[in-house]
Amino acid sequence: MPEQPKIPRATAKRLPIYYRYLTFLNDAGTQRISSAELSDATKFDAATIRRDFSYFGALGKRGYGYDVEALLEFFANVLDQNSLINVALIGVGHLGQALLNFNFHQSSNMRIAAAFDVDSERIGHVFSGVPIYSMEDLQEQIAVQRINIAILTVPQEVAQEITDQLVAAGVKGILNFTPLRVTVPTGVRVQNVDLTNELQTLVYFIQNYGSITTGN
Ligand SMILES: NC(=O)c1ccc[n+]([C@@H]2O[C@H](COP(=O)([O-])OP(=O)(O)OC[C@H]3O[C@@H](n4cnc5c(N)ncnc54)[C@H](O)[C@@H]3O)[C@@H](O)[C@H]2O)c1
Repeated sequence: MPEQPKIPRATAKRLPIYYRYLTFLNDAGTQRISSAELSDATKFDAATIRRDFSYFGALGKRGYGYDVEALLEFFANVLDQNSLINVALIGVGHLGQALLNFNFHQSSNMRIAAAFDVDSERIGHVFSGVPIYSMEDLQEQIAVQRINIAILTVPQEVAQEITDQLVAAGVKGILNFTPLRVTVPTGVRVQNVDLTNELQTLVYFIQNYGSITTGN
């Protein structure tokens, strides 16, 4: 990983969106873009975009805009897009299977390399190209496959126990789909995903502001 400046969390969340759009522009042969055009496409306001980019130094030139290829290469390095990142998934139930089906690899440099469950009916099978291991193999597989990140799709009751096992195995980031707010030691990051929350936020904005975009 290249040396990276410290950036606000909100900026970090926008980086993959910039990256995806720049890839699209580059594939279409576009050579340069202004922050206003980027703003049109991403729905983040131009000032936000300029501020985000400024965290990484002066990437654009006044009156010229941004060089798409240079910007793309820059973000690819920042996001470490040039290396494949192996992710583990714990809990191959309804949600877990949907995520395995989704196959992140087609649209990014991440892939679910190993899935884990306690259900003997599932262990030993390959689902959407991903092998399902027993929880007893967790420690070993995470080490062998150099996995740093895990997706948690187990029942809430076992979420903390599994989190502790993941941390003990060396996992540094957890994408937590369970409703439990799990506790982790410093140095481990948890990102919670709650579709009900997202939907409620959307309903709130629609009810209070009509169709105005929230800008994320
Ligand atoms: N964040 C969201 O928006 C959202 C949406 C749907 C579900 N969820 C949550 O995701 C989780 C999974 O939901 P689901 O509908 O897929 O449930 P599910 O019951 O279909 O699947 C759970 C899976 O976890 C496995 N499991 C149980 N105990 C385990 C353990 N100790 N170690 C490893 N695997 C274990 C089960 O065998 C099963 O395959 C739940 O916590 C649910 O609340 C969140």
